[in-house]
Amino acid sequence: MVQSSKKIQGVPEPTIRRMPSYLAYAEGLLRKGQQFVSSTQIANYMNIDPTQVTKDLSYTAIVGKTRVGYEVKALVDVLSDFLGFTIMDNAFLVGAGSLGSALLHDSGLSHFGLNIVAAFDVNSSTIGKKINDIEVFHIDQFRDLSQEMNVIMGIITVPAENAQTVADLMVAWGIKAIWNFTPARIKVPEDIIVQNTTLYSNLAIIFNKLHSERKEAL
Ligand SMILES: NC(=O)c1ccc[n+]([C@@H]2O[C@H](COP(=O)([O-])OP(=O)(O)OC[C@H]3O[C@@H](n4cnc5c(N)ncnc54)[C@H](O)[C@@H]3O)[C@@H](O)[C@H]2O)c1
Repeated sequence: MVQSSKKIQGVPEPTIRRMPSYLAYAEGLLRKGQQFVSSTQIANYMNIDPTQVTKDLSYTAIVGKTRVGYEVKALVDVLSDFLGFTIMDNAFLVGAGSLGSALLHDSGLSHFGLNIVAAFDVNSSTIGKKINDIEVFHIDQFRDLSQEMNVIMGIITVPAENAQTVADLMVAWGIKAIWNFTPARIKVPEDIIVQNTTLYSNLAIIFNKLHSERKEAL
């Protein structure tokens, strides 16, 4: 990931957000046996302007061919490499409850280059169990295991009030990037990458659009 994140420095975030969709689309075409894809085809799929597609892809090493477009196989390889999906990064997950267990079951994460190697909890009924073959340890073992395993990413799925304590622990034991699923806003040193993710803000946007459409229809 270190190598890849260096490569994607300076690329606008909206571009990075679109890249996994470009990749998923190209992978689908590859499975269907399509050899080339034009920026217009990609743009139609994405519902954006073709010039935006060309601009986004110009940040990668892919070069389109006149009239035929991009070679699909090359596009898959270049995008996978660009996004760092070809490099597996090890992660620890803290909080093996409802959401944590769902993430531990998600095989899609490893497809995208994230390998959760251990989970941690404080609940004695969970500790010692395996969820999707991933062992759940007591949080007190975080320190020893982080020194043993080459882990650079931490996933936080504990109740919001415990998020900062967990983040502090992660930073103290060498975690470089934190994926925070709690609604808490954690404070970490500047060199630590934090990504906050919440389904609920997306839901709020859906409701907002839905309700404003309803109002317009009245
Ligand atoms: N981002 C999202 O879209 C989204 C969706 C659902 C839930 N959440 C958030 O995810 C978090 C977990 O939600 P849940 O429904 O899975 O809760 P949960 O109660 O099912 O799971 C929380 C787990 O964390 C463990 N835990 C508590 N303190 C801990 C600590 N200090 N160290 C290690 N483990 C600890 C608990 O024992 C429990 O197993 C909450 O903050 C919730 O708001 C976010």
